[in-house]
Amino acid sequence: MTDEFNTTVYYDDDADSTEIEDATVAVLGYGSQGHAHAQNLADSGVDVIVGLRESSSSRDAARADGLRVATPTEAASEADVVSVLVPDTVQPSVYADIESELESGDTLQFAHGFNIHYGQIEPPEDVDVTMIAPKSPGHLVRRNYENGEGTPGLLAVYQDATGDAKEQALAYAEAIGCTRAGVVETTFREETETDLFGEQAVLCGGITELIKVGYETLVDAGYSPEMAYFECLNEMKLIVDLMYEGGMREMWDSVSDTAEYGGLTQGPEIIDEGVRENMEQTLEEVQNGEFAREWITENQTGRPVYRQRKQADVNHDIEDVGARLRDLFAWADDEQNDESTEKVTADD
Ligand SMILES: NC(=O)C1=CN([C@@H]2O[C@H](COP(=O)(O)OP(=O)(O)OC[C@H]3O[C@@H](n4cnc5c(N)ncnc54)[C@H](OP(=O)(O)O)[C@@H]3O)[C@@H](O)[C@H]2O)C=CC1
Ligand SMILES: CC[C@](O)(C(C)=O)C(=O)O
Ligand SMILES: [Mg+2]
Ligand SMILES: [Mg+2]
Repeated sequence: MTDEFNTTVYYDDDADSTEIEDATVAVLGYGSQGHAHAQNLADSGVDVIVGLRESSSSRDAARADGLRVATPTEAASEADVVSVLVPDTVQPSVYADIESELESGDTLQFAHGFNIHYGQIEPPEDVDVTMIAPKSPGHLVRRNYENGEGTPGLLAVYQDATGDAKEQALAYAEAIGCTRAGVVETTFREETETDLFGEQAVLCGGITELIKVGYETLVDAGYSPEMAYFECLNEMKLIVDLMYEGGMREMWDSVSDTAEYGGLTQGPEIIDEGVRENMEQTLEEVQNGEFAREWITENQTGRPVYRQRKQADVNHDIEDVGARLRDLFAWADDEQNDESTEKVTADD
């Protein structure tokens, strides 16, 4: 369906499940996205084989979930569709192992365009190369599916060797639950660049810095860490929930007019033109490949910056305060109550 913005959004009715029902899908990796795609595909009646290295700690989990497990090479050899759901940095070496197993007319399927867009994987011309990228962490892709709900996703076709790539990708999207919510068509380039920018500047990098700096400002001024935690982190979810449901308008309608006035006047003072320029710089480094080169080199040299930054982030005071408070309060579910307040390392 094409709406007034000329965006094509596909729903269940647009997908033809027969496009995938006779296929065997190899899901390489059983992490955040892999476990969700594999189980959703299997529950939708698709023949799934999970590809994991012999030493993989995920093998037991996949088997416990009732799935067949083989090595990536064996799985790819049996499959018509190979869904590459190991970490982006690992994909080129896993691909090198499975490339010879790809037959003419097979499909190479991704959930993010990094390795295709930045030329780290160059598939043969006679296979379809598609992407179904859920716009969500993998655990919610599974949870939503089980609850009968959907997860919005993006569809892109990089290479259509069979003439049927888009139809099969739509059937894959339906089988993992994305067309229940809506699937938007895009390109590998657009998905890769917007996804990297979004997670760096707003969703993961931007929000954690905003929370930490807000928390530190209050604590440094003598307020209690508990107050600072509630104000800057806990309530963030509740405010974002309102925006998720009804946009900024619904959030502004729900908060006090004092909050509205203060937010509308102080927000642009804090997220100022300097921040906009920083965001533009971040986007440029994504677009010109500088970030991709940096991340590839970081992995080739043992991730020194990653380890140091993650260690500092997960051991920030706000993490201890939050773990203690989530233990104490009634809204916390059992999973949250189980969490440890011990210091963790960057490898956790
Ligand atoms: N995380 C998310 O929610 C999202 C991810 N994506 C994309 O999905 C793809 C998968 O990401 P994500 O789910 O986060 O990945 P994960 O980090 O969760 O993948 C972990 C899985 O990959 C396996 N693995 C790790 N290293 C290797 C290796 N060297 N060889 C073979 N298998 C290995 C692990 O098994 P083992 O036990 O062997 O280590 C494990 O099963 C990426 O392209 C990502 O950008 C897209 C949207 C959201
Ligand atoms: C926001 C991070 C993400 O892009 C995602 C869950 O969509 C990722 O790469 O994990
Ligand atoms: Mg991403
Ligand atoms: Mg994303």
